[in-house]
Amino acid sequence: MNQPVQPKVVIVIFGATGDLAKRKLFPSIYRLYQHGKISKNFAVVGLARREWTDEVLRENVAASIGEAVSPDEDLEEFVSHFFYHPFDVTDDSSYQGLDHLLKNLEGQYDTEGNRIFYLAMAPNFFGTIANKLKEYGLENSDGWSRLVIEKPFGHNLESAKELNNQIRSAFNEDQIYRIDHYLGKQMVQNIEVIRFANGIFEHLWNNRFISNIQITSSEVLGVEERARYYDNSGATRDMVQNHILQMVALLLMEPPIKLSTDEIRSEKIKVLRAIRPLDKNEISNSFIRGQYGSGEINGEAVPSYREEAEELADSNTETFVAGKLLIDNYRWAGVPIYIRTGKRMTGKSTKIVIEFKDIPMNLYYKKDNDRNPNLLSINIQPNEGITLGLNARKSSEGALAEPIQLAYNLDETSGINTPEAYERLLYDCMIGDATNFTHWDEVALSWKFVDSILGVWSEEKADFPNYKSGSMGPKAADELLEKDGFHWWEV
Ligand SMILES: NC(=O)C1=CN([C@@H]2O[C@H](COP(=O)(O)OP(=O)(O)OC[C@H]3O[C@@H](n4cnc5c(N)ncnc54)[C@H](OP(=O)(O)O)[C@@H]3O)[C@@H](O)[C@H]2O)C=CC1
Ligand SMILES: O=C1O[C@H](COP(=O)(O)O)[C@@H](O)[C@H](O)[C@H]1O
Repeated sequence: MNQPVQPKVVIVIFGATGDLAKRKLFPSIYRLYQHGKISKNFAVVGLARREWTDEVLRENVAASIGEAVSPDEDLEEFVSHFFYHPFDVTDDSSYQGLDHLLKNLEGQYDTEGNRIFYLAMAPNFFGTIANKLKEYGLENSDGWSRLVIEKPFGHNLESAKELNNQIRSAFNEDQIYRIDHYLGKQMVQNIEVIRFANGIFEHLWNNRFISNIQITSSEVLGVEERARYYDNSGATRDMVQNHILQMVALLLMEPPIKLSTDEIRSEKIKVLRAIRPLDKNEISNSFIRGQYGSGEINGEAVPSYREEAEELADSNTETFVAGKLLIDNYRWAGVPIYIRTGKRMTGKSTKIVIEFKDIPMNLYYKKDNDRNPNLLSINIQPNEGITLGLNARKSSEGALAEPIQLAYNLDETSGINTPEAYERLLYDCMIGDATNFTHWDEVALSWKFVDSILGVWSEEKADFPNYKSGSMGPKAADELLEKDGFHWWEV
């Protein structure tokens, strides 16, 4: 087997004392190290205001990766690559000290001046940090330097543009890696492979053979500790603007002429441009918002959204959204793309179901309305894999067809939102592959569409709560498909 490229790099984490660093970034760097995807020539610099020392950071790093370590592994060597630097991103003197530290580490670890600046901090700091990095010449090293930006990228199109302008005045587009962690998921990356490596799917991948596509991302958790962020965001900004529209783009794009970052992005952008804009009336008919009330999940009583925190008592924020998208291009004209996502639903699952059109007359159905259309399910999580729903005769008695499934499950016990996605994305960033990061044009087009819906909703207070915790959302989300003669497939 070929040895993976082992980049030499200093990774600078802004917000190293925070939740994301602890839960995702440290474990991911460790896995890269374990898997031989990072050379010994690396260092990680953790920045935040807290008065930690190198030792405290190293203890935290070791604690965060606890379970991933096998007993015979030497964690000491790994954590010795981590350095802490107390830092206030709003204070100019911090940046001067950082330059000095980076130069020392570059000498010590021979990292050839390659730098990743990972902004694991509240988004209101992104612009300031990018500009200060430029002002103090920190992005101008002997090697390459790249900026990784977490979500949310803006609150709407206008603020996203403003943020983008700030960042672009310091970094070029090809130095900017906007994270969408869904693009690091194994089965999201597999969408292209399933489509473009299989004639039996790609030849049928159009409005002649597909009746509708459904994308569901349901969560059991509520807002947990993130009430302040979430209430200012809602399900549409939190999940649709980024993860769901990215999956839509990958599912519907034309085959790129080659598998390069630019060609793939260019095809994704065309899909986002082809989403039919909706007027106020159409939005009311084809987008449903919801907010969870109290209910029961796994036998336990759970409170309503408005009861989760004091500041949510009168909230009009949607914790659920379902909608119908229409794509105005030759391949997809007339095929509804249904999306839905929400918190406190029945189960945790992200699944794409492609429903194929029926044959003109099925000799094997019991009754006229007893349809078992062929379904291709792409199971993003959990149980990553694909299933293909066909009809066959199961027993030798009778001539009727019954639904059967061909299933392929990836042997990945990764669970949900695990470091694997971040591990892949960090590695891609280190090797300079931006394919699985979002380009500004994709961000802008997604905001434009989402803004049109949120604009209409902001004019009217909703009648919330309108779905029970532990359910699959408001009834209106089911009616949305029923009007078209479809129903949501189980996820
Ligand atoms: N947590 C998660 O699972 C996810 C997070 N994200 C995004 O990642 C980013 C970080 O989130 P998260 O880790 O949860 O946030 P936290 O609030 O847990 O961490 C924020 C970090 O910023 C540091 N900080 C705050 N102010 C300053 C300052 N003036 N100067 C230097 N450091 C500062 C804090 O450290 P200190 O107080 O010591 O200064 C802390 O390390 C956000 O953009 C979030 O939206 C995205 C997806 C998932
Ligand atoms: O970006 C986000 O995603 C998570 C869901 O991610 P998953 O990998 O667990 O499916 C969501 O809970 C969170 O609100 C949102 O900010």
